[in-house]
Amino acid sequence: MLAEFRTKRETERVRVEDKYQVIGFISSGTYGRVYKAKAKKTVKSADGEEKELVYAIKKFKPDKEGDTHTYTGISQSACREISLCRELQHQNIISLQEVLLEDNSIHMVFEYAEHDFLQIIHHHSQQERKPIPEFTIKSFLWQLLNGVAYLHANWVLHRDLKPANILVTADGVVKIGDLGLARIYERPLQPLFNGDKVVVTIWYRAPELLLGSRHYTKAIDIWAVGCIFAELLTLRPIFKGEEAKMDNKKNVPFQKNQLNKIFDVLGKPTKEQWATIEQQPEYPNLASFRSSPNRLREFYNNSCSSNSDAGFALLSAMLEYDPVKRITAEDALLHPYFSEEPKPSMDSFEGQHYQYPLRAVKSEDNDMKVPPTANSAVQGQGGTTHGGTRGKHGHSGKDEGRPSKRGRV
Ligand SMILES: Nc1ncnc2c1ncn2[C@@H]1O[C@H](COP(=O)(O)OP(=O)(O)OP(=O)(O)O)[C@@H](O)[C@H]1O
Repeated sequence: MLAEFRTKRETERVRVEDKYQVIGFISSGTYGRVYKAKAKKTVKSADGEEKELVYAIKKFKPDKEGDTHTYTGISQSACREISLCRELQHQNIISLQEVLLEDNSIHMVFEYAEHDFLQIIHHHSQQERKPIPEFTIKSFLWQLLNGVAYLHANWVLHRDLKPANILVTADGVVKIGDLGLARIYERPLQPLFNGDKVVVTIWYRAPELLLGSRHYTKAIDIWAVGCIFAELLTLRPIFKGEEAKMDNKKNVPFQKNQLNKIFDVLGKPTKEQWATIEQQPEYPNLASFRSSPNRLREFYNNSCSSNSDAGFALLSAMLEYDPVKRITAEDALLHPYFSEEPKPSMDSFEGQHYQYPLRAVKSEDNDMKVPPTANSAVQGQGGTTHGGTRGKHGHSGKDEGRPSKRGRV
């Protein structure tokens, strides 16, 4: 009876292949594999032309128990990402089209984004060897803040903002992606640390987290946005530290190297700058650091992308040591930098001639059912690449040498 019921339910359920044709494999992340796919049904555009709709399908890995894959239910990360993405609707947050369950795996179908900040930074540093135009940087930053302001207004913290997670459509619209680590928080601030690990990829991790703070606040996301702004300006991570790894006893290590990188640019923080610094759990460790001057202005002046004083003021406000004094996303959107020419736009590529490379897609790896092999997990190497409208050649999109949240302590 039950078997009959199941069979009927399963035949009624819409399968991924009924609606989508997989074009190829994009990337494997912490939680699964991402594929490019097109909808089997086309739509008619305003001028009556048939239009193909393209999506990114994230297939979550089944949970692993020992050496065998077993279905142990929906992972916490998938659950969080699904529930948040279903609720959140904003032009600067990647939109979730639908969720399908097939072969005991969750498939999240997202709108497709052709680029991301990391890929664009690589293109300018390696191919063009020219800074990103100020108009594009300003439009990227404004839209990123617009998305973050929306998340924060809805009591959601992203907790892993970094260039690879900030997607951009072929039309130049910024879409914050990867909400797998995002959390809803409540007021008054709850310590989200309990049973949870320290998050945020180390180069973008706020000083209060590095000094042992256990309270996640909106200010942590803003620090990361400040680091991303600096990276867009100079095409290099501003605080490129090395993460100290956890020892065998799982003691959380002190991140001396990362703090050193921050102090090299911003100077060692003082009590005048950060009133409650002495209350930070790792404060005693600061005694071993020498006092140093703030060199952010020099850093900014050398960036070549912008010579706007307002731009410098906004960067300083986002990289404020004291999280209480750090600018909010809402206030940052109203900052004079954005009312100065060039003004930001929702098409960050408007009027520019750059042809950014298209996201690399391995077309021979288009079977979602085949379990990943060591080879197929390598992203963007070899394989035919497919393109969209703006770019000219494929890009690996690889996060080479960059720390990931997997390395979090
Ligand atoms: N909507 C999308 N459009 C195009 N590509 C996407 C999209 N979403 C994700 N990708 C690609 O897939 C990669 C992995 O996606 P995502 O970051 O969501 O997964 P993850 O498992 O959390 O990975 P990671 O641990 O690297 O952050 C992204 O870096 C990007 O290259």
